[in-house]
Amino acid sequence: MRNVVLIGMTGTGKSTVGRLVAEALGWPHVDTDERIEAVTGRTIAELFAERGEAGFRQWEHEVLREVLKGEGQVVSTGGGVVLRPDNVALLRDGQFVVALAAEPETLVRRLQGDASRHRPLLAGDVEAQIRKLIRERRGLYDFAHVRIATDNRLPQEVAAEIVHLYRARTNAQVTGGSY
Ligand SMILES: Nc1ncnc2c1ncn2[C@@H]1O[C@H](COP(=O)(O)OP(=O)(O)OP(=O)(O)O)[C@@H](O)[C@H]1O
Ligand SMILES: O=C(O)C1=C[C@@H](O)[C@@H](O)[C@H](O)C1
Ligand SMILES: [Mg+2]
Repeated sequence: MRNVVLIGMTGTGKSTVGRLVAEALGWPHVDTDERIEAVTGRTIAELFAERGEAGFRQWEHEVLREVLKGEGQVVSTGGGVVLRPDNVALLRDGQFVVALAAEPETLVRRLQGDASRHRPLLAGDVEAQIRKLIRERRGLYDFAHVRIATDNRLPQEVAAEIVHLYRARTNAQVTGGSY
């Protein structure tokens, strides 16, 4: 359990909630999308335009691998990180993985009008793109240790639940309990 890692569909709140979890634990927060932009000097939309989705996914893999070498961090991933089996293998190796979830309607409401710089996959008809991504990614987030539905919940509430679950799990390991 070296790091707390948030996975989930785009718009489930990984970046927003991850920052709050990090504050609560007193740990650094790493957002892999932001790290990719810092390392490449490009926005995600520029990377997609210049290198295609495959080029972006390669950067995502390399950044994830580097970040997960560290410990005591809260890591917010990009929504598509689970598409590559080698990423899933890294995530399954000693990380506390939390999947955030939300109904399609919630994602559409949150992301409507916010597709440009950070989420080129949602360009055009946001609702249609979200529904397509949900279909393509069905089951891919299921390996997480816990799944938290975020509909009608404040980011602060979701973050508090993650902190509680993480502490319960690590305490159980220390005391030998089976949680
Ligand atoms: N629990 C919540 N309730 C209401 N709005 C939320 C909640 N969590 C996040 N949001 C809002 O939804 C939008 C998307 O959140 P965020 O950027 O954290 O998602 P993400 O999971 O990191 O997405 P991506 O995978 O694309 O990086 C933001 O505008 C954020 O303020
Ligand atoms: O769901 C996705 O595939 C993505 C989500 C974002 O976090 C970014 O990582 C990028 O826009 C791709
Ligand atoms: Mg994010």
